[in-house]
Amino acid sequence: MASPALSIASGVGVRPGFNVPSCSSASLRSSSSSVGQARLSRCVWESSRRQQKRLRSSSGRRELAPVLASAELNTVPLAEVAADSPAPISDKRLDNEDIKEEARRHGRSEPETTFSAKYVPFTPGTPSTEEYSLDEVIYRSKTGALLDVQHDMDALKKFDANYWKNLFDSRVGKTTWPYGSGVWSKKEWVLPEIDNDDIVSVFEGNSNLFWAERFGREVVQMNDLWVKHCGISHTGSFKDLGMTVLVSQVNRLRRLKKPVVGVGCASTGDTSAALSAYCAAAGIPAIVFLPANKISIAQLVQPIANGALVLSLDTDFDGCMRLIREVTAELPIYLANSLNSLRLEGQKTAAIEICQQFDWQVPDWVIVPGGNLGNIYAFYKGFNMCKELGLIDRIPRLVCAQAANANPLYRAYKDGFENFSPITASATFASAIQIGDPVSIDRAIYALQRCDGIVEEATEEELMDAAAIADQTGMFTCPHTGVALTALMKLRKRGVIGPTDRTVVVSTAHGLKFTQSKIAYHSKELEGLACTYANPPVAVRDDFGSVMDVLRQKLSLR
Ligand SMILES: Cc1ncc(COP(=O)(O)O)c(C=O)c1O
Ligand SMILES: N[C@@H](CCOP(=O)(O)O)C(=O)O
Repeated sequence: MASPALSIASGVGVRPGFNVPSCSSASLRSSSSSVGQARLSRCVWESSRRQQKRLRSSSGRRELAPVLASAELNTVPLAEVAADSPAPISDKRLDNEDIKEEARRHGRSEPETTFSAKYVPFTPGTPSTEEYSLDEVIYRSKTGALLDVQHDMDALKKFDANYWKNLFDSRVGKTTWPYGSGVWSKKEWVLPEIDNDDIVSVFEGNSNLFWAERFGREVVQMNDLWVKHCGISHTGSFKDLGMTVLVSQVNRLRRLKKPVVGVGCASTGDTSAALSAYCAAAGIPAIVFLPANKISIAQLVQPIANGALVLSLDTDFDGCMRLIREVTAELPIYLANSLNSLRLEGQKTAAIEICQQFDWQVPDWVIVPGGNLGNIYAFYKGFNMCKELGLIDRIPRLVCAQAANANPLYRAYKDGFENFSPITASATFASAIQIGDPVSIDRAIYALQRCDGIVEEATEEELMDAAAIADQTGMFTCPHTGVALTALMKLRKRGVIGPTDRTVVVSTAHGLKFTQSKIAYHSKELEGLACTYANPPVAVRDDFGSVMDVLRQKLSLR
């Protein structure tokens, strides 16, 4: 098999002249539909705040905004809202005013902050009194355990489930700073204490959750299959969700004059792209450690274009990770990998968003491709927070899908999670999850054990075929999504996932980041792979007869 490792110099996998768009003989019906993005009127948030205020003054307790049904909230005319309404304000942005200033003037961007969060050691079952402010630069506990961001759940519980649902729903589809972001629309659950002015956001999140009708019906015989497309995002992967949180906190630390000269990460291509973009947006130096020739060209060019300092290292991701940890222990460079639990606070909003998009109904299964294993824990955390705060009544079963060439979690799962041994991951077309020593192994095992989760694996042939099949139903999937789809196909075949189970496959990156391997697949250039679903372009002579011959043959016309 040709190595999936792609080198900018050699252009491996790129066939010159392969530039004719492929076409399918069948015309495909669009199979996507967006769901559940309720749009409430502009006055919802403002009126619910006023109602809270009234309630507080009458009962003395800051409790439980009288949550009206969305329809009722929708109909509260501004003129009829409380007598304590401020003087009318212009809805239009004033000359020389930016959207942060506009949000401040409207006075509705900042709920009164009674919420807080701190770092605690991630040591489930072993209580600890150790805790740290989020303004400290710290990644591990005294004993070397990972950290977790712990929210003041008692404060959040003072507001009932309907309050949170209505608040989150009211922010979807707006541009009010910073709530136009799918991450910051959940600010109270993410980084409640950060000043809105410190937030670095490109209004990430709110990614589409679409019904994979044809793949569901024809490939896995399911009628309720959905794809959460976290790869339709600013830098083309789910990493934007976590990076907006991390870089915002760095922005705050620098404003507080903490010694942070830049932000660094090791990466298989997506973390580096997100870090570079958010740092560039904020004017903060970014330093990225990349394993040479092991990421796609599209991923490599992203930090280069965003002006990051790119170090191409002659090692694999795990080697880059070891180095960045050593470097960030020596230099005032802030660590941006998911070892840093701030990242997971942003990533968990994808789980909250899924519940929201299903009008707070819980799917039965959520399938997530796993590498460094922060994301599987982030999904668990998001669902669990919704459950603890009463927005949902159960959490879905999670499936973590790994490439067979990089499957340390799968091996541990097969061993009943009794033992975990890091491995040296082999090359895989799912290059962003070519990780043998995942940082968040403890978090992942905890999450999977708590939700009766499953781990599956996909061979190179399986993941590339699954991606190709999905593409032929109208998607354009990355290989990691191919890994998740393979897990789905296997679990359906074994009858673990039922035909009517509501299932969400998380697509973690945009397929356009991985065109080299797709081109090689459709050219049947992958040694050792049958490339069963290849659809190469047909070279045809420039004359009417030749064109007609091909069409007759391919379309089975006489
Ligand atoms: C596209 C893509 N999918 C999946 C993953 C796996 O996420 P995690 O490392 O959080 O397990 C990564 C990164 O590792 C990725 O870049
Ligand atoms: N796929 C990741 C690997 C690093 O994961 P992280 O979530 O710990 O940053 C990447 O794109 O770099």
